[in-house]
Amino acid sequence: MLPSFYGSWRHVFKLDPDREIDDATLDAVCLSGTDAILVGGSSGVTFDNTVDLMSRIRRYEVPCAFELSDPSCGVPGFDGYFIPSVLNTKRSEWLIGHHAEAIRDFGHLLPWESIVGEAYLVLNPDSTVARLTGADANLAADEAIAYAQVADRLWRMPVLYVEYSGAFGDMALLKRIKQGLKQAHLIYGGGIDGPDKAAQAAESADTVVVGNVIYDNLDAALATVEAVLRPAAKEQAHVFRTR
Ligand SMILES: CC(C)=CCC/C(C)=C/CC/C(C)=C/CC/C(C)=C/CC/C(C)=C/CC/C(C)=C/CC/C(C)=C/COP(=O)(O)OP(=O)(O)O
Ligand SMILES: O=P(O)(O)OC[C@@H](O)CO
Ligand SMILES: [Mg+2]
Repeated sequence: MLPSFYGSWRHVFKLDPDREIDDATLDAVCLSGTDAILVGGSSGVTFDNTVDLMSRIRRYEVPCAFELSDPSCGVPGFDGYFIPSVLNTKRSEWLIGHHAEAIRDFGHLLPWESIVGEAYLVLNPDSTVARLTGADANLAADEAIAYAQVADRLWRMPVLYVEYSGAFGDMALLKRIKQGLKQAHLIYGGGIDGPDKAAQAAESADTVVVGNVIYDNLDAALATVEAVLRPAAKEQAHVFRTR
């Protein structure tokens, strides 16, 4: 199998083209040591605001991928593209319908080598993405695990994204989902508001995504990088403090 552009990413910041970010904040995020910037949002993403944000991020060396939520926003120039399909939606257009239409209309133009399908398991019923896609987010643990295994074992999707956008998720469930995967790369996002939650998510997820806290508390957001990438450093600091 070819190496993926995202396989080594442990920590990622997600920036929303629909939200303002000043130059100083963007500078801190892009120079934070994170593995990558993921551009995406579930509403208000346009071709123009995506180009704007991408060209600002491109001043830095950090890898930058785009998570598409609207087929009309196919902006070239990213290192990679994630295409979400919502596993637990009741509306099939968010699982496969929009995708088939987009591929019918311009599949011949797409840079397939840098496009990755992403199975989305939406677990916060109050999130924008749950409302937008009509996701049945109130799942029992065994149902959530079964959805994950359909994506991983049956469909062999390369990426499973456990999405709690806006709320910190059930880490015991995340661990059980991880244990039940055969091959998919596990991404976790939702409600990480500082280093402790980031470290907890990183115990099970291959990649931890930090989003909204960037806009609410930049210092807390920046502290998540170290917590995920260098958890040993935190433990050592604790040992020194307790000596
Ligand atoms: C020429 C060129 C380079 C083109 C590249 C473009 C490309 C790769 C096209 C591929 C064609 C294709 C197959 C397109 C698929 C069509 C598509 C976009 C389908 C819909 C995807 C989908 C299920 C969207 C639903 C929303 C969703 C899952 C969004 C993901 C991001 C997300 C959840 C962000 C969090 O949202 P946020 O707004 O931050 O939430 P909060 O309010 O809670 O914070
Ligand atoms: O914004 P937060 O709650 O950190 O969630 C991150 C990401 O999973 C959103 O798609
Ligand atoms: Mg958001």
